[in-house]
Formats: sequence, structure tokens, C-alpha cells
Amino acid sequence: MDKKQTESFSNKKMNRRQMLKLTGVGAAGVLIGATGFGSVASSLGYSVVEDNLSVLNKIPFYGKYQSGIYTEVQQHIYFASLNVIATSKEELKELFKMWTPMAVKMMNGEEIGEPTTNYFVPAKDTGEAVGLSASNLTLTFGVGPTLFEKSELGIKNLKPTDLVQLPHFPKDQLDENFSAGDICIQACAEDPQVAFHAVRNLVRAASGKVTLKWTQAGFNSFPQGNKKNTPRNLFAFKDGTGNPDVKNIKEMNEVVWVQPNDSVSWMTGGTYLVARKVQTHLETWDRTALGDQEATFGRHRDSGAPLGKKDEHEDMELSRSDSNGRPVVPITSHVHLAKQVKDRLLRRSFSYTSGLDPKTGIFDAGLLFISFQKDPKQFINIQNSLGRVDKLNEYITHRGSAIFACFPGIQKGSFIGESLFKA
Ligand SMILES: C=CC1=C(C)c2cc3[nH]c(cc4nc(cc5[nH]c(cc1n2)c(C)c5CCC(=O)O)C(CCC(=O)O)=C4C)c(C)c3C=C
Ligand SMILES: [Fe+2]
Repeated sequence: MDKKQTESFSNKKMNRRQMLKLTGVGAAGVLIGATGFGSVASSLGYSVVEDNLSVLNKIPFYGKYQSGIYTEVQQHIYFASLNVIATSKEELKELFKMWTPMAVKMMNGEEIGEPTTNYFVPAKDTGEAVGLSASNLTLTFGVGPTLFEKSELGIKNLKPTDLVQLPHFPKDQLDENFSAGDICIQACAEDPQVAFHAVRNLVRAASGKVTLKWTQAGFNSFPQGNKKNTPRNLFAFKDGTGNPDVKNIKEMNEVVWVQPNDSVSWMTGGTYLVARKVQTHLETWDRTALGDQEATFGRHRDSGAPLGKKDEHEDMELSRSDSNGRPVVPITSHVHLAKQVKDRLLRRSFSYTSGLDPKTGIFDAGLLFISFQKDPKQFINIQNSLGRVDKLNEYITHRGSAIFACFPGIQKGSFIGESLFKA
């Protein structure tokens, strides 16, 4: 052992209580985990951490809106849905306060605490993102309907009326193991390990306050590796073409951001996140003729153009018909049905592959569909239009469903979810 390694507890001048926290043993002698909430929280403090805009591949944490919504979509996601076991509003508030400087640091590409020199305690940061750069990490936080139903938290009166579990849709085969949750953390980054590291450290620091309910990793692939190109999903189609322009403030205000008086005041500048884990039956798809695949979406596979057109971004013109009077874009095609509703939403989805389905031996793969909208009805109306008639239904099964109210952006000196706790 070198000198650094032999640094001892006595040199650290810790009192007994601090030592018990760091060893993971509570006052009553109960083991609270290898590194419990207390140890990381107390060693981090709640000081204000600034965005370091000088680092490469850095997305600002502070702003009018949370990152990870209007941000250009990254290549990777690690999405986590959490259950809250904290038992008071104050404890919940402290949790978000603790997470705030951690989130800024990780989005700066920094460790969540000073590197540990004491070899007798676990490191503050789990370490797997050291040297990986900020990687355009974004962290988006939201709260689910079930959080407000916990009487011990006393926040029932703050629940937005629109924040209710999504209704059951025809053909849903939902599994509770991929559904709902009290809090969501959406971590997106250009590096999958950076995204995972962020969730891992936030959850680790919150030991005793939250537990993991379900998680899902996902990825996006961009043709020619160029972010200017729309990513292709596992059905090989460009996915995201019909999205609103995130740089167009008017469009974003109409579609995504909750406006004053739209909902409870703490949601102004926030948005609703819908997550649907949709399994895609790739074997069935791969036995389908290209023409039928294109008729399923209403777009050409390679170019992404509307059927009968050349360029991806040409107007779809749903009412076009061929020389026999038949609609060029089939009325049961996915895009026709999605587009015929006046509602719109911002999709920010990621493909996933999770080994095999043990019951059938086929790929367990699909789409972690994520959409942001200022009113959940936008999603509900579109999903109802797809309904039983969407040609895509033959190739997909909805397995998971969740909805979260995402807070507005965080200002420097403030903390995640402050508007909720001040309301
Ligand atoms: C209820 C909302 C939607 C679900 C669920 C959904 C699932 C789903 N979609 C694809 C692939 C594509 N979707 C495309 C367009 C599209 N999809 C929705 C909504 C849902 N999709 C909308 C609102 C739109 C845009 C319609 C428009 O206004 O143009 C496309 C076409 C290209 C594009 O615009 O992105 C593809 C491809 C999959 C694979 C899937 C579930 C597995
Ligand atoms: Fe779609």
C-alpha cells in the first residue's frame, strides 16, 4: 500500500455519526447499502454548480426549459422510472435539491464529487464516466400521477388534472414491470455509458428515498453518422420526419410547452412525457414485401419521402389519389392515421434490443416511444386514431406505458422541481 492508500479514518477527523454514514450503517445499526443516501449527500453538499460552457459536447443544464426535450436527439438513452419511498414533502424536496448539483456536474462531464483519496470508503462517483467527456448528456426529470396519491407527501392538491394514467388502448398488452412510476429520469447522451452512469449515480445517492421500478436503454442510428439525417428505426424507416421544428418557438409553444393558465401554475414551461415500450415483431416484418412495408407507413423506406414523392420533407398531401382513384397514401397507413388528427406531438424515440423473448425465442426488440406534448390528450387522440386499424399493428405490441409531468427549466440558484415545491 502506498501513502495515499493508507490514509486512515482517524486522519479524516470524522465523528462517529459521519463514520457510520460512510460505512453504510445507520444509527440503529441497519445496513442501508454500500453507499447510502447520507454518505453521498453529506459529502456533496447542495452548493450551486455552474454550467461549464467551455467543455466540449456540453448541453446547458440551466434554462427556461429542461434539457433533453428540445435538444437535438442523441444516440443513446437510459430511461429510469422510480418509486418514491421518502415519507414527507420536505424529504422529497431535499432529494431534488441534492440531485441538482449532481446533474449539472455530470452534464459538465465532471465526477459528482472530489476524487476519493481515502481507500477505506467507497468513491463518491462510481467512476465509469471518467474521461468520457460530457457526451451531450441531458437529464430530464418528471413526476408521475402516483406520486401525488401518496398521502404521506401531502401534495395531492398540486396534481395537474391532466396527469392521469393513460387509458387502455385497443391491442395494448401492458406489463406492470414496464409501466408507470413516481419519478422519471431520462438520461440521453452520445455515449451509452455516460447516460447509464448518470442514472446510476442519481439513484445511488438517493438510496432510501427511491427504488428503481423499471428502466430501458435505447439507441438511435443516423444515416452516414450525420445528425442532420433523420435516424432509422429497426423497421429501417426514417423515424422523426414529421416532428415539429424544435427551433421554432411558436410551434414549440403550440405543441410542447405548457403555457400560463393551461394547467397548474407550477407546470408553466413544463411538458408531459409519454413513454411507451413497443415491441416490434421483426421476424414478421422481415417476411413482408417491401411494397407492403411502405404501404404500412405511407412513406418510402429508403428516402423517407411520402409515397409517390421523391424527397423526405415533401408535403404528404393525404388526399392524393392514383389513376384508379385509390388514395396514394393508404388510409390505414400509420402516417395517414397519425396525420389526420389535428393534434401534434414531439417524438423523441429510441430503438432497443434486449436479448430474446424467452417464451418464443424471437428477438425482444422494439421502440421506446417517447413523446412530449403540452397536453396528454394530444397523444391520446393520435393513439385512438391509430386504434385497431393501423396497418402497423400487425408488427407491434405495446408492452409498457407511463406518463410524467416534466418540470419547467431550472434557473441557476434554483433546483429541479422548485416550482412544484413552492406552489
Ligand atoms: C400515438 C403516437 C404514436 C405511436 C405510439 C407511434 C409508434 C410508432 N411509430 C413508428 C414509426 C413511424 N412513425 C412515423 C410517424 C408518426 N408517428 C406518430 C405517432 C405515433 N407513432 C406521428 C404523430 C407521426 C407523424 C405523422 C406526421 O404528422 O407526419 C413514421 C414516419 C416518419 C416520421 O414522420 O417520423 C414512422 C416510420 C413505429 C416503428 C412505432 C412503434 C413501434
Ligand atoms: Fe409513429
